[in-house]
Amino acid sequence: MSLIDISNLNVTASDGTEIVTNGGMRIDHGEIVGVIGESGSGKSMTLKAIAGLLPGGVRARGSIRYEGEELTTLSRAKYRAFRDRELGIVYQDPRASVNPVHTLGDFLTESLRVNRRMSRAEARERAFAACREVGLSDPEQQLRAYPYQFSGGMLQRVVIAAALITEPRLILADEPTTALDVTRQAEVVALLRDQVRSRGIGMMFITHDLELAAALCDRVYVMYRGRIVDESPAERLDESTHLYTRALLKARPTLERSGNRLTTITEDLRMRIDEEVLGNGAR
Ligand SMILES: Nc1ncnc2c1ncn2[C@@H]1O[C@H](COP(=O)(O)OP(=O)(O)OP(=O)(O)O)[C@@H](O)[C@H]1O
Repeated sequence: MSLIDISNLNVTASDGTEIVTNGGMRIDHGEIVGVIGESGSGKSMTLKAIAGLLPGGVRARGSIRYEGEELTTLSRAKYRAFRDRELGIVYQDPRASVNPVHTLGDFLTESLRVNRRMSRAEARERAFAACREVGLSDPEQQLRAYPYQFSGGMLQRVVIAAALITEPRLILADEPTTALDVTRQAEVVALLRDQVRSRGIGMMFITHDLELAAALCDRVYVMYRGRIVDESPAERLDESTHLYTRALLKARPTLERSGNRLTTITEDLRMRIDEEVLGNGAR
C-alpha cells in the first residue's frame, strides 16, 4: 500500500474555476516524488489538498488516501491531528513559517508541548537534538534567538528541524530553496535529502527546476494547467516523449542560453500542448 494515494482529485475555487483536474498521484514509503510545472499549474494546491490546508472557499473532491485512510472526509480536528502526527511541511519562504516575535526555541518546541504534552525540559532536549541534526552548531544560543537574527538559509534549517521534530512519515516541501541564494540552495536540498533518506520517510518536493527534480527525486510528476500530464522515473525524465515535458526540457536555461526560463515555449507550441492535454485547444 502506498503512503499517499490520490485519485480523481478536483480542486475548485469559489467561483467554480478548476484549479486541479482529475489529479492522480502516489507516494510510496521512503520515496521522494518531485512535482514540476510552471507557475500556476496547481502544484501548491495539490500539496495543500493533501495537508488539508486549502484556502477559504477552495474545495477538494475526490480521494486522498494515507496508508489507506481517506483524508478528505476527516473533520477539521482529526485533520489537524493527522497533520501533527504524520506530516512535516516546508514552504518556500522560511520567514512566513515562523512567528517574528517568538524565539526559535519556542517555535521548535511548541508542537511538542501542545500536541505531545512534553515537559519544557524534554521538548528542549528534543529541540537541541533536532538543531544538531540540521547542522546548527550552537543550539543553546540559537534557540534563544529571534528569526530576524538568522539568515534565510539558517532559518530554513530551523524550519526543516521543526518539520522533522515530530518524526513525521511524509515531508511536503513547496519550493523550499527558491527564496535562498544559490550557494545556500544546494546545502538545504542536501540536508532535506539526507534527513529524508536516513529516516526512510516519503517526500513530495515541488520545484520549477527540472535538473534539481531529476537529481533529487525517485519519480517525477509534471503538471500543466491543473492536470498531471506526465510521470517518469527521475533518471529517465530526459527521455520523456510527452510534448509538454519535452518543451520544458528544451526551455531549460543553459550556460549558453541563460535568461528568462520557459521563453522558448512559443504560443504556437502552447496551442499544440493545449490540444494534446485538454483535447480542445485553449480552456
Ligand atoms: N485562494 C485562491 N482562490 C482561488 N484560486 C487560487 C487561490 N490561490 C491560488 N489560486 C489559483 O490556483 C492556481 C494554481 O495555483 P498554485 O499555487 O497551485 O500553482 P503552482 O503551480 O504552485 O504555482 P507557483 O509555482 O507559482 O507556486 C493558479 O491559477 C492560482 O491563481
